[in-house]
Amino acid sequence: ARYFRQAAGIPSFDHDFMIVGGGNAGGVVASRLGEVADYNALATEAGPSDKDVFDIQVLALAANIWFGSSVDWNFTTSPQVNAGNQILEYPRAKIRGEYGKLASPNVASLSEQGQYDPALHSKDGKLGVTAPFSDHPLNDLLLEATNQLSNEYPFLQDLNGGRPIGLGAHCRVGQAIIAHGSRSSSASAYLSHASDNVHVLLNTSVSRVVPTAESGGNDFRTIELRAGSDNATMKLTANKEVVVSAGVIQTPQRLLLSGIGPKDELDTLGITTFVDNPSVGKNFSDHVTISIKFLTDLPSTSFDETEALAQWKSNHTGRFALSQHMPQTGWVRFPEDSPPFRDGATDPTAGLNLPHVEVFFVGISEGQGGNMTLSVNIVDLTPVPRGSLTLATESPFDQPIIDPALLTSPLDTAILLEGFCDTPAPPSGGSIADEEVIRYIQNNANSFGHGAGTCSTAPFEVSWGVVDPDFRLRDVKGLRIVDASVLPFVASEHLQAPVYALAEWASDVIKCSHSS
Ligand SMILES: Cc1cc2nc3c(=O)[nH]c(=O)nc-3n(C[C@H](O)[C@H](O)[C@H](O)COP(=O)(O)OP(=O)(O)OC[C@H]3O[C@@H](n4cnc5c(N)ncnc54)[C@H](O)[C@@H]3O)c2cc1C
Repeated sequence: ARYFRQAAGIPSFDHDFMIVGGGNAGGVVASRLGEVADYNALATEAGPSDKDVFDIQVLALAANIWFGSSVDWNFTTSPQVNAGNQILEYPRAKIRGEYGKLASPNVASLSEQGQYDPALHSKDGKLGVTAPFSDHPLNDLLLEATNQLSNEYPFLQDLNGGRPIGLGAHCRVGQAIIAHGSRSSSASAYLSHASDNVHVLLNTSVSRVVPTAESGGNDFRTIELRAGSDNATMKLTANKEVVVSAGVIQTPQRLLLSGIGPKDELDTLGITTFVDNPSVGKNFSDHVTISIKFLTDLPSTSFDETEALAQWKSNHTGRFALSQHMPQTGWVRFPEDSPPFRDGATDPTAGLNLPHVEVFFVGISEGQGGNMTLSVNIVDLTPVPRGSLTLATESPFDQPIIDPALLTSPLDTAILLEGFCDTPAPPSGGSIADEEVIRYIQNNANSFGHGAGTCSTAPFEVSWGVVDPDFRLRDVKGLRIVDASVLPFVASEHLQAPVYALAEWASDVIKCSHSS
């Protein structure tokens, strides 16, 4: 691909496709469309190149580029009324590529001997997937937990074997999107290898999509962006289509700013409605989590970070080639008669092979008395609530109102409580009353950063939903959406893999619809 830091540098704007956002999905779509030699594609990304941000390449430095940094949008939620009225940070990447580094189920796998098993998985994909290993005493202890608690936490050899339930308590099953010690992403694995008919315009934010002047009606192949040192407004029209891949927050925000959304909401802000679609910005679904810390009686395993960074710089190996996370995760399915379902609540999982909660070993740090502290996230993987995304103002520069509606269903609290009670590392000092745990959940619940659904796909034959199964925006011509916002609900896993899959699928659909 060819990169431009200013619109003025682009030789011509005669592009067949214009992609808004160069993140997880946008990077895939732009590079896949570029595989057709006859096409030109322009991807516009509000953030910088990942190559300009050292910390994004080093997995262990990931915390430096999250909320509060210049490559995060630094959004916050509206007060979460059922979660202690907290106003929560809602990190979103603002950079070519994306944040995530953990490969969720369905990405890759290794056999019991730590060898790649070709019978189960392909090895020809673009992304690098690695089983990061660190020789750590917790690895063996967690493996021992799968013996002692074999009902709740059977040993899970293969995260991608079709039934992700159990504890992968060894490096064999912890999979991360890492290639040769560096983060692998849609930027490094897709865009960087795209041919020169793909142009990537960095540091440039698209304000909205607008009707294409010469066509009239609901033809939305034109994007409006701010470019140049005076931030002047510029309009560019794609010959074939615009694909919006600005993510779960900005995609619905850009549609609403463009007059595509619920008319009553747009009227309130004085925005002219082009397409009255009540589903835009609704149906927001995200994993809800609580974080707990355990002080262990194991000595701290902290290491010399300066040395580790020097090693990474020299050959991309060592502790800085791993994320701060432990390589294990636990995926737990509760029995049918467990407390959350005793009063008749319907099981929210999509099938019997799916877990209700994830037990995510976030990391280890030095705690009291030089001993190791283990941080664990309990994640509700099938949240019932549906939140919303609405405009606060008509300005493209203001953040919208982000309401993931955490814990607005009692079932979510019950599932987190059950997950807490089932944790393989119970709190020391005796049991804690359920009421106390519930209070903790309600005051400390947080989003897990896996938002989806704000521009949900719906079948062709229904009148609700934002896009049809071919990713086309309803009642509009020339505009598709391809990103996490089109997932009808958040999947029971980390979201990168589903987003890569849908972006690959969408790229084929788009190519097919334009092939003669
Ligand atoms: C902190 C954090 C950690 C995560 N960790 C993991 C993980 O370990 N494993 C995992 O599987 N998933 C993880 N996820 C989830 C995963 O990263 C997201 O679900 C996924 O990246 C969503 O992809 P997307 O294409 O929808 O959006 P994004 O990847 O967010 O891409 C949207 C892009 O559009 C750009 N953009 C937005 N508005 C505009 C505009 N107006 N003009 C131009 N460009 C614009 C943004 O800057 C961004 O680059 C994590 C998410 C977060 C927030």
